[in-house]
Amino acid sequence: MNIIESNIANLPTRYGKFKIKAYKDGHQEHLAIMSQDFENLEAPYVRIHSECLTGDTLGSLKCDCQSQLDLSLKFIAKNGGLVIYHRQEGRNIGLVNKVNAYALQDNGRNTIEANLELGFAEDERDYRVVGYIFENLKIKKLKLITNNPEKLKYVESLGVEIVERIPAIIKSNKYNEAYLSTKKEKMGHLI
Ligand SMILES: Nc1nc2c(ncn2[C@@H]2O[C@H](COP(=O)(O)OP(=O)(O)OP(=O)(O)O)[C@@H](O)[C@H]2O)c(=O)[nH]1
Ligand SMILES: [Zn+2]
Repeated sequence: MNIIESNIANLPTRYGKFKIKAYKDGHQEHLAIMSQDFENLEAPYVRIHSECLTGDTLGSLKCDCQSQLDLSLKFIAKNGGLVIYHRQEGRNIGLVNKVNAYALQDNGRNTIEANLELGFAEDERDYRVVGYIFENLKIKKLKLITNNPEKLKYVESLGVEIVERIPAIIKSNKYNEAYLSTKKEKMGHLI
């Protein structure tokens, strides 16, 4: 992989003080957001957050992304660890396609059906840059915050030890009930 790395910089936030490092992989740029004590942790808490502009930035109620990001940043600020902001918008189909998928969902499709109808797999994400970041930050053991079995499988495939899995469960609302039940029933998420 041909990755361009930034230096490490301080980022004070409303959650607490973090250190950040950016990684550029082709046209995608990702961010490692570390707690102050990150370097001293043997098995840090880690959250791999998948970018969702509509959720993370606009507070969309169609998904659980903003609540999960909020929960993760609070948790990592308090307990130590790393949030990787993995910029593969819309499970890596990009924003234009995700909005087209939302338009199909307005007409009754679920998230999987909408992706398939647009000619994509149900999930197009690829986590290789996450593996690169783990190696770069010397992570050999971690506690993973996720409900997604694909993320667990990927981390295991790297030979990184998952000491513990911490669920990231968010209370549903009337707009994201179907999205969350598709994740649980059809995508095997541990919700
Ligand atoms: N294609 C598509 N992507 C979506 C849709 N809703 C949310 N996303 C994207 O899905 C990603 C979030 O992934 P999810 O599979 O919901 O959950 P996850 O983060 O992998 O799983 P957890 O670690 O358990 O939270 C973000 O990149 C969102 O932009 C949708 O309807 N269609
Ligand atoms: Zn979202």
